[in-house]
Amino acid sequence: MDALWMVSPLLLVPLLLWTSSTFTFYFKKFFYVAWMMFLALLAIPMSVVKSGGRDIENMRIIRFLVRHVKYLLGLQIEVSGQEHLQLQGPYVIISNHQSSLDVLGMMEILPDRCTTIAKKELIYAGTVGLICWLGGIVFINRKKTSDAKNVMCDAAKTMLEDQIRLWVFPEGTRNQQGDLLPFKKGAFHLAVQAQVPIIPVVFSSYNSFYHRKEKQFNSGTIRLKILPKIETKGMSSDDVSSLADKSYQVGTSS
Ligand SMILES: CCCCCCCCCCCCCC(=O)SCCNC(=O)CCNC(=O)[C@H](O)C(C)(C)COP(=O)(O)OP(=O)(O)OC[C@H]1O[C@@H](n2cnc3c(N)ncnc32)[C@H](O)[C@@H]1OP(=O)(O)O
Ligand SMILES: CCCCCCCC/C=C\CCCCCCCC(=O)OC[C@@H](O)COP(=O)(O)O
Repeated sequence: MDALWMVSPLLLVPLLLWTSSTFTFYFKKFFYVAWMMFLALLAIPMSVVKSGGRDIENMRIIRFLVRHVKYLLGLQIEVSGQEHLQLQGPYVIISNHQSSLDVLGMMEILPDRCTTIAKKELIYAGTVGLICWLGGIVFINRKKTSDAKNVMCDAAKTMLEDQIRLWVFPEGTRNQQGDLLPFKKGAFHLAVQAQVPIIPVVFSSYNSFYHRKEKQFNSGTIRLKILPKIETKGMSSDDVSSLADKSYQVGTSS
């Protein structure tokens, strides 16, 4: 009996841990990374069997495997403006970039034959890096701007040759302040060089459920707003700055 009295408070420890929001914060973050690594591990052989190597069609496998992850983190995703993605042929999607959780919203609406531009360091992220490569993700070296620009110029040609859509985060880095950082120009050069429309997508702020400083990761809703296309037909490199400014205005007012 005495032993039972000793043990029962100990049993409370895991219970307290479960209810502690700090524990939940770290647990969800760890779980997210571990689960994505595991999903990537599943996606690698599936992609190799389906396509034999690096192929944009592998994004379908990634999209399929990632779509349930929101439920495991207690998140809901609400999408508006889905009709704006119903365009034939290639286009450039631009969106704000808050954290690695953006991948969940991205996979919720990712059109067929669409991949993304990412910093080259991501290729070293274990199984996730390998599946990004297999999914045709275009890697750029942000420290060597001229290399990055060349890679993006090549991507403009590939978009047309292979009928590919590209998702670019024009802020070029993550930003959780709920506003938009100044846009870099790569996404707009890309769209103008390929003469394809830009479709802006706005992710709602994660501040309603996620606070890094306060160590809070609660349940919540991510709202994705897909906006009408911005045409680039007939534009040249001289128009890129005004196109970037216009897209920035559209993003901040939505
Ligand atoms: C199951 C497991 C699932 C796994 C999950 C899978 C999903 C993974 C999701 C991963 C998500 C990962 C997400 C991520 O990793 S986000 C990070 C990586 N992505 C980006 O950085 C994209 C956006 N970056 C850019 O656009 C930058 O502009 C680059 C990098 C290109 C240069 O940046 P820079 O810092 O230098 O600044 P600048 O833009 O002011 O440009 C400077 C000058 O160059 C001119 N210029 C620029 N570009 C071009 C061009 N193309 N042709 C001709 N000229 C060009 C430009 O006009 C300007 O000149 P001027 O106008 O002042 O005279
Ligand atoms: C053995 C290596 C272990 C590495 C572990 C890290 C693996 C990450 C695993 C799962 C996360 C899920 C999807 C990853 C996609 C995240 C892409 C991302 O958000 O990259 C940051 C980049 O946009 C901007 O970077 P900076 O804010 O400029 O810096």
